Amino acid sequence: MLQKKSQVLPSFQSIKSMPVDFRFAGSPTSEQSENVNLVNSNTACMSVPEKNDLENGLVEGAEDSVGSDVNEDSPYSRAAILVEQIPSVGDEDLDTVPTPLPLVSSFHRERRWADTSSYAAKKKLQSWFQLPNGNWELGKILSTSGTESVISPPDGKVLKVKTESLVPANPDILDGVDDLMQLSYLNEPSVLYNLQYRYNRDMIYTKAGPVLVAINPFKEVPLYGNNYIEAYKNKSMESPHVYAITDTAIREMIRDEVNQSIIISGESGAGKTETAKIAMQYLATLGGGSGIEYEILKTNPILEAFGNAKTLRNDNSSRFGKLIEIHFSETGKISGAKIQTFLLEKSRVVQCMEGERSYHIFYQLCAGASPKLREKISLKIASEYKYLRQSNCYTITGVDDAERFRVVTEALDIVHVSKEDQESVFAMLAAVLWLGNVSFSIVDNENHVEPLADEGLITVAKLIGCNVGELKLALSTRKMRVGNDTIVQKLSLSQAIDTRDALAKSIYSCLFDWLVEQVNKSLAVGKRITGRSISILDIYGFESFERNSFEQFCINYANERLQQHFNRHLFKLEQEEYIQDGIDWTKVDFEDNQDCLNLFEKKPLGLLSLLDEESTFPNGTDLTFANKLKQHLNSNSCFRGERDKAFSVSHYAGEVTYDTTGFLEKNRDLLHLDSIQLLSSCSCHLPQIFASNMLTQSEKPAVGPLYKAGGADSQKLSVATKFKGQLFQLMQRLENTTPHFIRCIKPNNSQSPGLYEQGLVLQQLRCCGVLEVVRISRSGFPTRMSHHKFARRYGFLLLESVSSSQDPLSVSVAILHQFDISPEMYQVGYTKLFFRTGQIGVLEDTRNHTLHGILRVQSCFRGHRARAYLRELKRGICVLQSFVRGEKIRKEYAVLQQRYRAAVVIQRHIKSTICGKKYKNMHQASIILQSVIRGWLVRRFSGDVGLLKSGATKVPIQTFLVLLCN
Ligand SMILES: Nc1ncnc2c1ncn2[C@@H]1O[C@H](COP(=O)(O)OP(=O)(O)OP(=O)(O)O)[C@@H](O)[C@H]1O
Repeated sequence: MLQKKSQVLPSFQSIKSMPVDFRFAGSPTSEQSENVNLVNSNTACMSVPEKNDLENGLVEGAEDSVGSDVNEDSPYSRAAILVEQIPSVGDEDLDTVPTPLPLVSSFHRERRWADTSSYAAKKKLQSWFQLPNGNWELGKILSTSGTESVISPPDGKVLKVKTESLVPANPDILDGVDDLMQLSYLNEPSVLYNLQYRYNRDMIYTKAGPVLVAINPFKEVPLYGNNYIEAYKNKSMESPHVYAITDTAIREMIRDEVNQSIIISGESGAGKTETAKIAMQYLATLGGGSGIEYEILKTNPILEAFGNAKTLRNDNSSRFGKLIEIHFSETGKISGAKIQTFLLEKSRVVQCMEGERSYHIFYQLCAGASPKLREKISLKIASEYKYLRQSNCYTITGVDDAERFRVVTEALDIVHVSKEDQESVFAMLAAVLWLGNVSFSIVDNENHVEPLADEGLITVAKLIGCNVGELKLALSTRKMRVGNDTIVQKLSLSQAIDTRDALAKSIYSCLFDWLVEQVNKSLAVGKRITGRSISILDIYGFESFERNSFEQFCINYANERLQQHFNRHLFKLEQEEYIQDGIDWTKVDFEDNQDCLNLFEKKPLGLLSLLDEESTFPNGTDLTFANKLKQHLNSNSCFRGERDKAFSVSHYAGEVTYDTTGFLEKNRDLLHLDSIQLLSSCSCHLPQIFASNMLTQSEKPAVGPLYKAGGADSQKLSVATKFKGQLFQLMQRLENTTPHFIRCIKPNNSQSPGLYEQGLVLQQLRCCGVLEVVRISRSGFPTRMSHHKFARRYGFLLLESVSSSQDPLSVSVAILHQFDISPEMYQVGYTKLFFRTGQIGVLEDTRNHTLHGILRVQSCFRGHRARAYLRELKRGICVLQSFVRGEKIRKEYAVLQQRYRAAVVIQRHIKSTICGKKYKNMHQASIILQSVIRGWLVRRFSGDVGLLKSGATKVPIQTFLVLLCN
């Protein structure tokens, strides 16, 4: 059973009182609930322990400090927190008090939820009481006498319970509130009931102060799609949603010019990956346009196929951590993205539990490959491969692997992985599967083995492009350097199987890394990084199984780091800021996990350092490692040595027992140099790339006796060290962003819709500190802004003009007065103003309305000015055009005039020539006529009558007529 660890003492430096509606609510201890007994005639009695710790949770005096000692070797070491560690008290109680629900001690619950139940009893309010199975039930108090009350649950029974074990319930009007902060009584049953009330109505999202709680519906809920996106974008819908959180992230990125992060956490199967996809969908819709968003969305099916698998807890469990950083241009459009992955669970490739599956892509390939591809990569059905056969599970209900394969290949096309590369990828997958079928036979008396040259071995050699003999040698021998000589050692069966499996795991993990690299290249092509980004972190949740191995060790360590990030942002940094700015505040206690982190990270005696040290010793074994831990860490309150090779760690989410079997081997993750050389000698390009990547990694410093002994192995950083480095980098990246937290909750373990298991939900709420966040948000001042920024942002709203010489503080105070913000709702610090939840919203709304008004006026004025200018311009253009046209016409007119004159001259000449000719003819004719007439006259009057009679006159008369006509 998991139990809570140390708690920082609640301490108060309260100058102001808590908000009027703030009450601590107490839960009864486990013993109380166990003692609920039905008595005859429908009456029950309930006994409670004598000790009442309720008061412990109420106001106490406190020191200024809020934090804990900070590990030098910490991602935050630059911003070391100079506060004292307050010793935890009550740890003894933690270990001794039995609990009906996992992961909790009554001590903690009492401290956290110390509501005064006597008030509820006196007023005969509805109250919660706990049933023997740990569930809470609502009942009406019928009567109270002394320390006992009679209560009636809805089923009509009558129960007698200890008055102090009752927990006040909220009035009906508060059923299903959007934000847990609105609850009058903030106690566990009320929170559980509120979440369940909403969950039953498909309202799976609820705010818990600044954190979004998402309960997995395990069914389609009508909350997504373009209409919803549009509604959240336009702010016409405000109920809690992933869209709303993502929208806030976008707005804050643009407004504050600060990168944002959306940190999604929760147990396996709680819905982290789905939530990340929903957030990405919103970002893609709002920031889309360039087409890159489509590529980003298409990375999901690829990563899921290669990095997700069916586990007992989740049919689509991510077996790696993922940070996707989406870059934005200045205009708020997506300009590119980068994916970083963490710690892929390699062991799943060669081994998985009954009922689980290996990575989806293997089954998808076997089910969906075309006959041509099958032939090319010698593919058979899934059940033919030992690696897939061992868990006896090939299909997932409701999932069509062949169809998924089609979707994956389509997505690979979209992210620009060429068809040839895709074929190489599939060949590598087939090679991994065939490697599992390679079997060995004993070849000598010393039980040395050699692989059988059967279909498996030959196909692997063909697929990776190497010689069968070389492959055989790499799987059955190991070269050792002794001084300057190299000796060849033959392998036993178990060594050979380990070598074969190590090769398969390495090929798969290199393939995964290579694919992520290709995807990143595609998402970054030609995209200028502007420096603004929103990162979405979807990382494996806290895991605690019956048998926990190295993978759980790393996963839980990562969660411990993330929890600290959560604590830092929602508790520590917040409270430190109050102290630094000298404001009145009410300190709220929270679970600090620094001790546990120290247990992991301290040098030289932390879990990771000791693991690395032992991994470098040639004679180190899992047992020597476990003994070393017990020897050095037994005094650590977060550590407990267990029998055999096991040890337990008290994580923030509870105690987990780890079995060290396989720790050293998994941490070393050695691939023999022979195998790397084999890959580099292959004719196919992918194995060559893998080998060169592995050799590059090996060049990183890793010193230790094992490596110095000439083991001829790849000398690389241990898995734990590499993972720690990745985590530190991640924390530093996240530290430079404004975080938005989404806590996913799994309502049941059977992945069934509509089933809400109170105990399971409560355990998760406690693990992730959601309820403390609500408390701190209610009692604290979550919104803050420097005086300078506040004055600059809202100063223009002041009705009276404030002289520019006035300092930002005076301007800020004037604004607060003008808007009549109640003094309880804010605090003025040395450098900043602190506001209670929702207060800044009023100012922000007024600012937005005013800005919209100003913009409207400005746009009207600008429109008016532009129109006037246009009119002026038009007039000018007309004048100019008339000048130009006039000039042009004048020029044309001059040409025409010249032509006209010329025509007149020509006409005159022609006409005069014609007339002259006519005149000349007439003149000649008239002379002839005259001469004829004159001749006739002369002849008539001179008496030549005879000539006249004989008709001699005919000729001259005719001539005369001809001349006349011409
Ligand atoms: N919002 C949702 N709407 C509908 N179904 C959901 C939703 N969130 C989760 N689910 C269902 O729950 C299943 C598990 O969710 P998911 O894979 O996101 O869990 P996880 O927290 O990422 O788990 P792991 O840590 O194992 O990867 C999904 O396959 C889906 O069926």
